Amino acid sequence: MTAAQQIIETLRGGLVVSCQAYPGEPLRSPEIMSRMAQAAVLGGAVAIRAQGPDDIRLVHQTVSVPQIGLWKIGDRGVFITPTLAHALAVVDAGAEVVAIDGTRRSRPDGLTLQQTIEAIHDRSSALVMADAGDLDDALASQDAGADLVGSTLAGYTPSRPRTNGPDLELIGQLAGRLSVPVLAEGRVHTPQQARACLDAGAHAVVVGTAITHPTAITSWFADALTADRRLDNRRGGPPTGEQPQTGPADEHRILAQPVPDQFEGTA
Ligand SMILES: CC(=O)N[C@H](C=O)[C@@H](O)[C@H](O)[C@H](O)COP(=O)(O)O
Repeated sequence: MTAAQQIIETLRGGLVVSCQAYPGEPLRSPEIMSRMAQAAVLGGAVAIRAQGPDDIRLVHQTVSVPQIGLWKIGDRGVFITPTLAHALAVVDAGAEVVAIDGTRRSRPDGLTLQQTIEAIHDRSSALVMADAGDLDDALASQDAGADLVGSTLAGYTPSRPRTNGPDLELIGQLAGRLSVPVLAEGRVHTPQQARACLDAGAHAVVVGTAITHPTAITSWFADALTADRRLDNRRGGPPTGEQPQTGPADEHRILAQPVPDQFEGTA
């Protein structure tokens, strides 16, 4: 078995945990993200997804499972590992798989997706995961030579609605139409949803926010309590006079999405 096949086998049917903190957030530190990765591996993660060369380097030194690395530049347009230079830096930092934007949009360095993937393959042994926004992105990514395709950008480009939970319809389509392994990623918020992704045909499931983003998770609970207090007010309970706070949690909710439908079975 080649090293690439071995990585794909390691991922099969497993949970990949994405350990990312966003600019300005309290947990934004390579040391913290690498410990988060360690904790995830102890819990059964078969691989880690991490962002930025500094985090990737430390995660690589800390855990022995394969790592899917990316480098986010901003949060608009093509922002996931947008250029070949970013992709090569991710590989240099130690990622066995590099996740890149796999949409059909033009890339800031003027290279096509195919040129980018070919150059990564020519210059390294890393696998390429294409983060797609819809079926046509995914098919184009496979044609361009991607080794893995993710549903990562579904709901973050104009072509698909942002579902509350994973985009199972798309995941099913990808699994039915692609010959490369499909990673379900994006808004997988409960174990049941993760299971549903595998049932829809995903090769593996990537979970970020619901495991590694305490600010978002806290806001899900806090919002639920606030809703109760509003109900109490209507029933004549104690007035709170408070509005939900704004701040990084709200900012992140752009990515984190609403409260999961249900938490049962998560203990
Ligand atoms: C759209 C985008 O920028 N996605 C990023 C990709 O790396 C991360 O912000 C997500 O946390 C990751 O995809 C996992 O998804 P979720 O956090 O929903 O489980």
